[in-house]
Amino acid sequence: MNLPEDYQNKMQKMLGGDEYLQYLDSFNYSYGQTLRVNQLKKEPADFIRRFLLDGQVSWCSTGFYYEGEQKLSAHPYYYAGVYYLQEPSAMAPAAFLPVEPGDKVLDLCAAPGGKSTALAAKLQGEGFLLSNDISASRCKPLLKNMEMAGVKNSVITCESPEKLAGRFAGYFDKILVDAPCSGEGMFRREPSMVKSWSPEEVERYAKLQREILTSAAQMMKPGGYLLYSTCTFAKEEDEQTVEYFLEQHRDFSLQELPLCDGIEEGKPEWTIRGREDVKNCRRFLPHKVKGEGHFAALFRKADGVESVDKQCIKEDDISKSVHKETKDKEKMCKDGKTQNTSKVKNVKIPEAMDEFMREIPEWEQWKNRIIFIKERAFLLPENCPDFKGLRVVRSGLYLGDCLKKRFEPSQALAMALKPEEYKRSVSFKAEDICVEKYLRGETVDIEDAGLDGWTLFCVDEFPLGWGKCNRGRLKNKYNPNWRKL
Ligand SMILES: C[S@@+](CC[C@H](N)C(=O)[O-])C[C@H]1O[C@@H](n2cnc3c(N)ncnc32)[C@H](O)[C@@H]1O
Repeated sequence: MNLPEDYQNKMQKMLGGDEYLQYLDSFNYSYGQTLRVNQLKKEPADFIRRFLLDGQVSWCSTGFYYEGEQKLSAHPYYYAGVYYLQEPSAMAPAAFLPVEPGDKVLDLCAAPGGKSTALAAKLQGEGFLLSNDISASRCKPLLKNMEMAGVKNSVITCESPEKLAGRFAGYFDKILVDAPCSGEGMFRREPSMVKSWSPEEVERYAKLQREILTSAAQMMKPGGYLLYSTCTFAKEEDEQTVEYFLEQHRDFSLQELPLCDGIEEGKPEWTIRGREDVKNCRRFLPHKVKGEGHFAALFRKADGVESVDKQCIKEDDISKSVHKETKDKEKMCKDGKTQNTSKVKNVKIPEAMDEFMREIPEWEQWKNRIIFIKERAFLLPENCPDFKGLRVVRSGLYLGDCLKKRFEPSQALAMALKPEEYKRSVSFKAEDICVEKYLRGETVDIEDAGLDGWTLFCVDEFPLGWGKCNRGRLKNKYNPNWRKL
């Protein structure tokens, strides 16, 4: 690995001679593949039995090392959103943020969604998750990952943190800032990141992180928790950004994070004023843990007078509110802006949609949270705030399209359902050729000629998407953009 000279000198000074050699040696080995089981779909215990996993990631109860030959990104379970492939240290921030079902959660720098999918799993469908990223192009994989994971209660925006702060003052119970950074901790896995490193970039990121954290603090409820993380070793972006934040925000204090299996405390000597409390932060170094480089700090905002929640709109108002949403992900502008489309129509559920949705047990409870953007129907999260004037990529769960006299259910709806939640489903074993054919977009022959109409196609009882059955043949309705090539 060709590391920049300035970087080498800096790391040598920070770590000391012996440890620096251990760090360099870490470029010669890897810990294998890792995945995080999606608890919206499966309990880890069942999953471990099915796959021979090689041990738990000690700081994340749903994370596992895996040493098998099988390529996990090609397995049908991957397409079913049963797990997310994630580097072990990157599992820590969402694991460390104490999210409870029912919380209002913000993931401010969310794309491509590694941590948002984990936060959504912790919410278990209760509460509200706002996943935001400033980059329109990166919001595309974010949307896909959230849909694959079967998340029902999230809104995705493509906004600047300052703009969100202007709208959501004191609103969120829990906030994650997984900040843009110089990426030193990823040099082993993504050597291309080495090329863009420079001392100036480290300074630039430190400044940006402080700005983002300032906006995050404005959106924090009293008594709420804010988790800050980076994948860099740079003290300017880690301990010193934490130090700056604490000096600017006296109502926030650092909380102690778990210390296990090689994770290290933050270093007071790497702050400008020798702050002892940064010991509560955690450093992940690749020569000490089975993972890449990461840094995490958990802040708590002091209890105080609860700010008035002006953002919440009454359920009755939802149908009247104007939501802006990209018509579809392809319609995002190349310059990073999202195109906003039409106004929400008054909610009158078309008969064809009602007939289809009546098969889903929760439909009656969902009915008063439906919005339409042109022909597209969405289920808003409960107590969803108003996003008027913001660039919304996705408002809740995309249910499907109301076309002339028919309803076409969406891929996202299939991913959010359990097979027992829809009256017609077929399930094949992961090894069955029908699964491969389905994922490639082909028609599939099914034995049950009695099934006619929309059918949920599943692998081992995990939905993969829709098909339309007619006399023993299942016409493929899998999202063409998701097909296995
Ligand atoms: C480390 S990545 C986030 C990874 C993500 N949390 C995950 O786990 O998949 C940092 C993200 O911050 C976004 N970003 C950069 N500048 C930003 C800003 N000013 N506000 C919000 N997000 C920003 C980048 O587009 C990038 O997606």
